[in-house]
Amino acid sequence: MSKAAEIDIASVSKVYGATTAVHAISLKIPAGSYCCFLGPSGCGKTSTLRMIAGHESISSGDIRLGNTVVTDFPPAKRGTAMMFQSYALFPHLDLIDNVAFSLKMKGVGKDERRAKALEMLKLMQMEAYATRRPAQLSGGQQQRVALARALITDPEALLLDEPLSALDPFLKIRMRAELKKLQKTLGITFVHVTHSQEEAMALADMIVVMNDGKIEQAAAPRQVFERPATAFVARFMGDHNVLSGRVVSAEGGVITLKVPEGQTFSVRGKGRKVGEPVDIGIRTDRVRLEAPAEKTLGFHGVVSNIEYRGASVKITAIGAGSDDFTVIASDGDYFAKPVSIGDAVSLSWTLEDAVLLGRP
Ligand SMILES: Nc1ncnc2c1ncn2[C@@H]1O[C@H](COP(=O)(O)OP(=O)(O)OP(=O)(O)O)[C@@H](O)[C@H]1O
Repeated sequence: MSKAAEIDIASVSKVYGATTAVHAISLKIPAGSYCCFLGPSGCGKTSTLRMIAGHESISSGDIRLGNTVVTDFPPAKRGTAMMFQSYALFPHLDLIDNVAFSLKMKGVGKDERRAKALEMLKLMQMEAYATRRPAQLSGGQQQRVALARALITDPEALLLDEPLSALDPFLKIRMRAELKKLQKTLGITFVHVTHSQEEAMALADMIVVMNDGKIEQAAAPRQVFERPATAFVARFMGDHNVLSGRVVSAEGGVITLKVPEGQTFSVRGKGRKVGEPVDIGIRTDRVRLEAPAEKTLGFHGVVSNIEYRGASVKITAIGAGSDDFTVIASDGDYFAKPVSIGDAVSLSWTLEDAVLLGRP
């Protein structure tokens, strides 16, 4: 089992009556990669996954799996398999029959399909439970069975809809590691829908951030984290502050903007004209609670909240048009010079810690 297919989504839309859930998105998911669709509730990620699976019709555009256009194929003919959030196991069947189910539908003989099911249960380290029913399993074990059932058809791509959401936080982290290992072992393409930034960062080779039926950014986790493409991505990933204003100068590869409150800030970048609206992102973990020294940027604010997180402390401040400008300080730095709610503080950062954000 090592065939993997590229998934090519070409200008695909999904319209439900008056709602356009997905707006002409285009994306290539490389063969053998782990791709996570990430975004807030209702952004269109499940609709996209279901269109790849064939469980939802495609309103316009095409989907190709490997060399085959699968747009009009039924799910079983696509070379994909889907694992549902609820696992959708049959309560009255034992694990072998649950896992063997799709082979039965294909008319595979009993001995052959049971042998293959046992092989899949072994892959998921569940062979000892083969004769149990789903209700006699823990959540994590049910998930392994659901995976075995999806993989029995030898898919070129495995599609996972919020696969970890039913698990408690501890098990979630363990199963997450197992999913990653499984993907590496099988070498097939995994497409995983999640609303958890942490889950996507931990698992994905490519994160696709969606908002309002469109793709805001599709890139490696580090790129999404360090170079968010838009203000939405920067805010959604939660590791950047966003400041918005208008360009007051753009020369020598440095753009300076003025926020409505009057402060000016600079960022490296090109291609913006004076007077244009602009957003910049500033890494929360790079902001210092110190008076701006030479070559740093910043503003004066008032501390509005402090959250202790163990290894770090999250401080929020009001200023420069932001109600929640966030600073993540290491516990050492914070406790060397603690602040209190209501304190006036200086917030500063360097040019390298700011990123120019695009507008969709
Ligand atoms: N069968 C349907 N009929 C009508 N509208 C639908 C249908 N399915 C989804 N929608 C709408 O399409 C939009 C996108 O839904 P979708 O389920 O793809 O989003 P999502 O990002 O997966 O959200 P969630 O994380 O809540 O599952 C939403 O506005 C939703 O209400």
